[in-house]
Amino acid sequence: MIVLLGYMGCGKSTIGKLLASRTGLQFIDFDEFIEKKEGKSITAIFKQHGEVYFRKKEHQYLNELLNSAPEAVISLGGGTPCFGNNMQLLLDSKAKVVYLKAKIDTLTQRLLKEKEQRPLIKDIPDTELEEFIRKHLFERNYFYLQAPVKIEVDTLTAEEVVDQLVKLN
Ligand SMILES: Nc1ncnc2c1ncn2[C@@H]1O[C@H](COP(=O)(O)OP(=O)(O)OP(=O)(O)O)[C@@H](O)[C@H]1O
Ligand SMILES: O=C(O)C1=C[C@@H](O)[C@@H](O)[C@H](O)C1
Ligand SMILES: [Mg+2]
Repeated sequence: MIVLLGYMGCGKSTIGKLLASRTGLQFIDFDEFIEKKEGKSITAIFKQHGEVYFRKKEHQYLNELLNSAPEAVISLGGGTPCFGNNMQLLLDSKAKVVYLKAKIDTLTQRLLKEKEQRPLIKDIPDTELEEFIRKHLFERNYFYLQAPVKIEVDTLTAEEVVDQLVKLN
């Protein structure tokens, strides 16, 4: 099992999908896994039940997924490692855990174009997004940096990131 983690927009979904098709492993996007289980979009879960409910479900489904231990590439949600004991669960599992590390500038450029489907940033004015990401990433890096493997993605194409991931084995 390979688990990709990192901030919103670092490329977890894009790279996870590519890596899965390159290796023949099943691809599981954890946000989509939660959406299927809950029968609604992440946006709808946040709107109807709030973030605390989402985090509880996210924790529950992470346990479920790790216990079923599929031979798969798993792209986590941006916040998954940062709540409860999720990061410890990941580190204690047999999964190869990889942080896709992107700079604030890279994340801001990408997320300015894709705020809508991301409930945590969709209401932040464009002019304030960079500052928000700076603070948020500072808090979250405490968790992300515990990943035993880190790949700096800023100057790499998605295919080049996959090249590095394939070499990990
Ligand atoms: N290495 C890369 N080079 C250029 N663009 C990239 C790269 N990786 C991803 N992207 C682009 O960045 C955007 C965000 O990528 P993606 O949706 O895969 O991020 P994510 O980490 O899954 O985000 P979230 O946590 O919000 O689900 C997409 O438009 C994607 O095409
Ligand atoms: O960074 C986050 O906390 C999130 C990222 C997305 O992948 C989703 O899991 C959700 O929008 C929360
Ligand atoms: Mg994603």
